Amino acid sequence: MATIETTDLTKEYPGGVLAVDSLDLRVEEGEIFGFLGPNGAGKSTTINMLLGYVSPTDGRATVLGDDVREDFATTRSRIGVLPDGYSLYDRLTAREHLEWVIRTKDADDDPDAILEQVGIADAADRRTGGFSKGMSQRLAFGMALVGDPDLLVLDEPSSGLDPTGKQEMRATIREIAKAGTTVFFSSHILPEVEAVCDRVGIMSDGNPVAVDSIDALREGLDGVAHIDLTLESVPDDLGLERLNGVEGVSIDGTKVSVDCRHTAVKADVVRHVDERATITDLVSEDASLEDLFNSYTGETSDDERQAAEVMA
Ligand SMILES: Nc1ncnc2c1ncn2[C@@H]1O[C@H](COP(=O)(O)OP(=O)(O)OP(=O)(O)O)[C@@H](O)[C@H]1O
Repeated sequence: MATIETTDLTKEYPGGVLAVDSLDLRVEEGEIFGFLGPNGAGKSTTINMLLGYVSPTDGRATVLGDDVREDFATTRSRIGVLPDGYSLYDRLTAREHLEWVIRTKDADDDPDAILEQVGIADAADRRTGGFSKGMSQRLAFGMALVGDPDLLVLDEPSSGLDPTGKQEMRATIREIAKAGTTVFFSSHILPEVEAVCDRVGIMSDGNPVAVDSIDALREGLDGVAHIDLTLESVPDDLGLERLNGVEGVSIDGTKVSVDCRHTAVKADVVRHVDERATITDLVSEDASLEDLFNSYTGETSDDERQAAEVMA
């Protein structure tokens, strides 16, 4: 059984804003699923529908086997949520926050074990009013873990975390997913998504424009692989332009840069050049999740934006 399944899921807000338009999505048990899209793409609306907070205007969504339009309270108690922009109670300590969630969820977790798991055990008895952003985020993550949820919904989970905190959170997420919890991970920090997610769904203007593993999305896009070769000397007729799947070749001194239609073409390029010249160095680059995101949503990367500003 899929943990999340939506069919034609649609939300139109009063005033005619079509926030989510016929979303079909299936997220399997134990999967770490990245949910991406530019501002206003419909991610929060989708998440709120999956949590039963916003009612769909059309279509259907089931979470953990239950319809989100039915009585959803029991199902919701099996979901751990780390919302974007949550707030803590300044006067309560970290342990008191966890005790409160444990009581609310009727769970039997040990608050100290959770504090240990999220790396703030030494701040257990401190009021959260003095917490740094990263400490607050760790605590909010810990609160989402209470009750060993079957589904974990994380909205910008690494916000405010230092590199160690990010790595620790990633490791915890992988561990939890391995034990069977499904993780629905929404973030604008694409390298984080790339590092942890099995598959991603990309939304644009309320529409799902791509749903697949990152590798499969790479394979599906044209012109996404790049390889730089340094040669002892470049032969007059290298002939790379004639190779199937090569989209562009530029030569600068002894460096040959090749744009390929897809990843597999890079091996052909290396074989072709190796038969005609001596390769002294090689740098291979696949499209990052950011490149894929930009292709699917029509967004411009920071680098491209800067280049355009310089040209203007
Ligand atoms: N309560 C609401 N009433 C009317 N329109 C809304 C409401 N909430 C969201 N919208 C609109 O629905 C669209 C999708 O918004 P949503 O918040 O779901 O996007 P998002 O992908 O989560 O964006 P962000 O990345 O900026 O958080 C936007 O056009 C937004 O203005």
